[in-house]
Amino acid sequence: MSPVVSPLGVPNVPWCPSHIPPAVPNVPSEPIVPFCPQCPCVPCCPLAVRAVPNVPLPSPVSLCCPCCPHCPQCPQCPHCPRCPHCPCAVPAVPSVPNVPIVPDVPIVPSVPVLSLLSPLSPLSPLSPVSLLSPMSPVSPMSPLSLMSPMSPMSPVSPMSPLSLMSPVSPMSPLSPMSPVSPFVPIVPFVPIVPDVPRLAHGGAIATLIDTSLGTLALAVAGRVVTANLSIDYLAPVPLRSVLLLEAFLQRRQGRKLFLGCDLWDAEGTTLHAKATGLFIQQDPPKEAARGGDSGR
Ligand SMILES: CCCCCCCCCC(=O)SCCNC(=O)CCNC(=O)[C@H](O)C(C)(C)COP(=O)(O)OP(=O)(O)OC[C@H]1O[C@@H](n2cnc3c(N)ncnc32)[C@H](O)[C@@H]1OP(=O)(O)O
Repeated sequence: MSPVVSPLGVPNVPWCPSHIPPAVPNVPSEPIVPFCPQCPCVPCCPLAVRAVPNVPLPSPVSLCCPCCPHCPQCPQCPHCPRCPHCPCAVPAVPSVPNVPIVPDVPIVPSVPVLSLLSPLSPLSPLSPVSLLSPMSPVSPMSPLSLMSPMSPMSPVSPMSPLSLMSPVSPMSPLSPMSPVSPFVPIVPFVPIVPDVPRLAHGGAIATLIDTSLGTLALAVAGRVVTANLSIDYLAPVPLRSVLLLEAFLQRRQGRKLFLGCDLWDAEGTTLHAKATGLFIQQDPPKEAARGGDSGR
């Protein structure tokens, strides 16, 4: 995947509908916005810097996520569609095509249903993985619920399918290939294996799993990064499959969170994959968290 270069000149910076960067020459002037650099929803954002109390963040970064424990600047969140707990999360990004409006998503303790869409499917609005706040009442030991807020079904239904696909056309000016793309393409659902063109790519499944486990780790511990991910692919996943993904916290050891998940078909009869992941908590600072941990 080609690195995305932001108007801030920082490579590999993902974008989200949360910020409005300054205009850049030769770049369309849509209100394209990068991921919130403080938001725990984006633990791997390379712009992420820990906020120091009473020290303003560098311009042009402005924060918009009220559920971010590090945001000192923005008590209101009029634009951030990634925050599931924002009471006013009604994003207004009208001039960016296909930018979804993601409403607040209640957390229902249930297994998620994930839909792997074919690249031949009509483009649909992005349905990002439901973001869970660290403040949410999710039991660390309970299965993680992932629901699509964009589902045509009830937004609170645990059976809502979750779409994982790029929200923009490859030919559009907001293509993932564009240097000003507001989105990082999450999963390239292209049939790259000629003889089995209708099967989901293992890397796409890994992304699905990493994101799901990361979301659970996020709900438990705030900002995290993946340190290790191990996947057993047990049965092929056809494109357009509806899947059940059940994620669970196995144990927590200091900054380390050991998680696991099972990826089933919709009926829960075929186990497509099993995975374990190690996530490292980024907050509090690791210096403060040292001691008490023991081994890997
Ligand atoms: C839609 C919203 C979705 C939200 C969820 C998205 C989730 C996606 C998350 C990602 O994909 S993040 C991107 C992929 N991951 C990375 O880029 C991480 C790159 N690696 C690092 O940044 C560092 O190596 C890392 C933070 C993982 C560890 O560095 P640190 O300096 O912070 O920790 P340190 O090296 O002191 O290790 C902390 C503990 O973890 C252990 N550890 C670290 N890496 C390990 C490893 N690979 N395997 C086993 N143990 C590991 C390490 O031994 C140690 O154990 P102890 O405290 O018991 O001594």
